[in-house]
Amino acid sequence: MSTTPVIGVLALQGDVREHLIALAAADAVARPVRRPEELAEVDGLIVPGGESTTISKLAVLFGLMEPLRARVRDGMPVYGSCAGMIMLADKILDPRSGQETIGGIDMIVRRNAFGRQNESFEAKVDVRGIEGDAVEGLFIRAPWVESVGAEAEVLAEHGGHIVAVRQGNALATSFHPELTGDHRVHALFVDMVRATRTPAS
Ligand SMILES: NC(=O)CC[C@H](N)C(=O)O
Repeated sequence: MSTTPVIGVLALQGDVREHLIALAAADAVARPVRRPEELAEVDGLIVPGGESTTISKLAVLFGLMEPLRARVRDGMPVYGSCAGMIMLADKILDPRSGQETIGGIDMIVRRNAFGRQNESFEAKVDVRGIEGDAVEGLFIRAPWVESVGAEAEVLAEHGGHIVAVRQGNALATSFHPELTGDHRVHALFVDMVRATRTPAS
């Protein structure tokens, strides 16, 4: 049995390539996922940053929204950064009309929450479960989490706002660890995939 998990990156829009590189650096086999057949073949999935309204529309158009929801419901490990965090929220506070999410984490997110004057910034973020130095968090028109349900665990806060959450096999961060060269969040996710993966036949 191979011990290297195969992890997909939802490749509809956003910074797909950076996540593929970070996953490879964290010892996973990484592949882009654009079709339901490709989704069926991965052990875990990353939903990248980008524009959540576009990712939502394209997921519906490509026939991926329902298969994504089904796999997340079945416990496939999934990690969303920034727009990906929005895609994993059960509820968006301020959705654009018609904007849908995959869901999976009982949380309410606010899009573009850190505000115009602070559209993009870096901050050190202590993430529960990641040893050593704080993670260098790169926030780009980032959401924050307004509130979480009882099942969701808050992993990090910045400026009094929740910026990283885990619920079961679903992980989400407001920031982009794929853009900083620090692969510890990806390593954490790869460990989650390793822990839940059923051996390939
Ligand atoms: N960097 C990002 O992913 C930005 C997210 C974007 N503001 C959205 O609403 O989807």
